Amino acid sequence: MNLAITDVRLTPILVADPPLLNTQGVHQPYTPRLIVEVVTADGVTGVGETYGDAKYLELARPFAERLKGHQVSDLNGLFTLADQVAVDRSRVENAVDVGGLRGVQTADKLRLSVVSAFEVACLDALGKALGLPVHALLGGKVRDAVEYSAYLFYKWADHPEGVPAEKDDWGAAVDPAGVVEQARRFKERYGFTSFKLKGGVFPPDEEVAAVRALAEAFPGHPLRLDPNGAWSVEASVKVARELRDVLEYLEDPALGTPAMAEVAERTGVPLATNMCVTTFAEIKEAFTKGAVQVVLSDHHYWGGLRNTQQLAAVCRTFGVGVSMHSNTHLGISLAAMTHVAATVPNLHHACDSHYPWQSEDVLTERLTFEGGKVAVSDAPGLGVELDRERLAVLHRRWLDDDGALRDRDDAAAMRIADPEWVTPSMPRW
Ligand SMILES: O=C([O-])C(=O)C[C@H](O)[C@@H](O)C(=O)[O-]
Ligand SMILES: [Mg+2]
Repeated sequence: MNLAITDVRLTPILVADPPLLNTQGVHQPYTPRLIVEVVTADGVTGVGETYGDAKYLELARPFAERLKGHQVSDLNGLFTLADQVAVDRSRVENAVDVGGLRGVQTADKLRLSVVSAFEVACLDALGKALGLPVHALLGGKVRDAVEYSAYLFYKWADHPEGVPAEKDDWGAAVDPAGVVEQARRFKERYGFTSFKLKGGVFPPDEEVAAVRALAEAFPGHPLRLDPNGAWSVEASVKVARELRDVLEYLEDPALGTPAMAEVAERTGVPLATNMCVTTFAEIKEAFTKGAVQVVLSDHHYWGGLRNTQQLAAVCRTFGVGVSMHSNTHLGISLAAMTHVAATVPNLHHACDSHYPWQSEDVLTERLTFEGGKVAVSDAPGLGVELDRERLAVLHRRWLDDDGALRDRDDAAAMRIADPEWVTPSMPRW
């Protein structure tokens, strides 16, 4: 068996995204992703996916060049190689990721976000070569299916008039009734039993009313609210107190570890994060101050599936919960998330996934949710197959774009509807 990498293919694509609202603005009609393929000397191909904005491509290209001859089994070596790739300082200085939605931006985090796609692709290739599923390469599954939650968004029915976009069939959701209706459809279509509402869009009172409406419509179901740090400590404390009887957890109500620690201390409501703890370096302060009770790992920016397992072990040591964050992603990443989630014993919360919002994919067969869960594949590798025609179509869209959509910019998308819109300063309320 020859596991040496002989070829690497990088395919940037643009995938359709509905007009989902968040505190920065609204999703653009198409969002960038990067599809990574590694091919071994024996002709086995492994696939991975990650964020596709220019700064990730800039790193992925020189990194891919260093991979020729690298063994797909040498996963640790990927990190050593990544350290040799220079990061353009202007990409990380004083920067926050996606206007702050994904926490700090550092050179290491940028590298990890790129390496993660290659780690997944190497695991996929290795699994196919050995006839083993990825979860087996990670030590074996402890569950046969992974539970996901419905990821509810305030949304418009359509992207602004005149903007080229794909139509979606979800309709608008801009008030409590719309949110409840969206949740019903999520439940009907996918069987989800827990619900997360992306907040930070309307004043906190309106979002409290939406969560209350969800609690009435779905009594006893776990509920979460995530304003992406848009609230002051006082606003966060007020919301936490008002919703304490129905929330499973409140996600990133306020920005930064000290503010989160104060909200946690004053309310006792569990706080989750994918913003104040997004790197290993941030763990110590946040855990010792009691700022977070659940860390939402995103295997892309934590540096892959094995780093996610390490994060889970650290969380277990400190009695902190762990679950998974998600951003616009396709089936390759959902498969990767499902494999690693299947191996984490201390995963006690349904994971986030944007996948239901993505009507397009690069797989021959979409992954499905049954009863809110994705079955853990026992097929070799990730258990997914790339649809080359679809990949080519979505790549063509990326090639044809004039650059306006190659970097995600939710504020720019909002300005099309509201020319006065500027990225709100935080805390917004
Ligand atoms: O849980 C989260 O904070 C996210 O998923 C961040 C994302 O960027 C989300 O807000 C989005 O895509 O609008
Ligand atoms: Mg979040």
